[in-house]
Amino acid sequence: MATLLKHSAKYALSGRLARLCVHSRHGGLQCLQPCLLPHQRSASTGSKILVEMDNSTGIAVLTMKSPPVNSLSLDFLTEFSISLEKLELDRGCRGVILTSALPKIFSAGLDIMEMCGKSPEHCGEFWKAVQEMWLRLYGSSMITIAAINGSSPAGGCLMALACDYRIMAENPKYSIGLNETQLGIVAPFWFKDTLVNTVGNRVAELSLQLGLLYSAPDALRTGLVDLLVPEDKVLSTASQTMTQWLAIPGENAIGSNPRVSSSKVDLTPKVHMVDLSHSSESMCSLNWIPWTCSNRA
Ligand SMILES: CCCCC/C=C\CCC/C=C/CC(=O)SCCNC(=O)CCNC(=O)[C@H](O)C(C)(C)COP(=O)(O)OP(=O)(O)OC[C@H]1O[C@@H](n2cnc3c(N)ncnc32)[C@H](O)[C@@H]1OP(=O)(O)O
Repeated sequence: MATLLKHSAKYALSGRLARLCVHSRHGGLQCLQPCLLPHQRSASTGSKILVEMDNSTGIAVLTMKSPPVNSLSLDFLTEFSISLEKLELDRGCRGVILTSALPKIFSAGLDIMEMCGKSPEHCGEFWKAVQEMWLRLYGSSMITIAAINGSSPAGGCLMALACDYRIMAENPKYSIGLNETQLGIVAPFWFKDTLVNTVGNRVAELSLQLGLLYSAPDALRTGLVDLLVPEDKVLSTASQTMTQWLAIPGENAIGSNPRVSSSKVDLTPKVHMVDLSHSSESMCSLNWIPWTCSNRA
């Protein structure tokens, strides 16, 4: 199913991202600087995202590095989606670890400045970029692990929830959750569904109604994260966990391709991007058919 999402997202995205690379004033691909590192490693960095790829393991580390709080601005989201798309297209990449370069913060969620005082056109573009980020991450055919090394409210929590597995620093000062209600805004239903898939109906219901932010230990208790480790072990544990996940036979078990074989799956898009640029009412209308999302990894 992740595959279906991946392909529908890919077809929706590729053209748009390609156009952004050519026309956008938001940075885009031209700011990604590839360079070669020893031991089959390569890295590319934009202004907000660093991608380090280990070609010997097929594991990439995608590090968010946008001070002060890795807020999800349009620029950030565009660079994020482009980085992930490049990894998706790289047949050698099988797993992505998402983490932060900033002390104490994974991501503060949507950039508040993008949501006030902007034109309807800008709001539409921004909201599409939020959807694209989610589609690309949740729908990835790669294994995705969030190495949560700081607080992660709202959209930051959504990013973590969109990954296959969540490892958090066991620092009780760090918090994570979909706290939108506390901000007077309603979490879109696809935020909600992503939370329900992870923690179940009742915990999700309480979390959303009260806008709860969980401390790291409480996040583990509720199942919002899968594992707590000492702060300095978050990344190494994520790498070890990734290695375990990658040892599981994939959809290629009887094929030759290390990633999905497109001839064996139904590529009919089950998720549709909607044009939100002219309608504030449809801000939350990502058409998600839940039964298509039940077979991740
Ligand atoms: C286009 C229109 C779409 C409309 C759609 C409407 C509704 C549907 C969408 C609903 C979904 C929403 C999801 C979201 O993600 S909303 C954003 C929610 N985010 C938060 O509530 C986080 C708020 N921030 C914090 O809790 C803390 O800042 C922190 C991340 C825990 C870090 O704390 P601390 O280390 O103490 O740092 P500061 O608080 O001092 O912040 C430093 C610096 O960063 C700025 N900042 C913080 N968060 C954001 C942010 N989300 N966007 C932009 N900027 C942020 C903060 O203002 C400080 O800046 P200054 O140093 O300049 O003061």
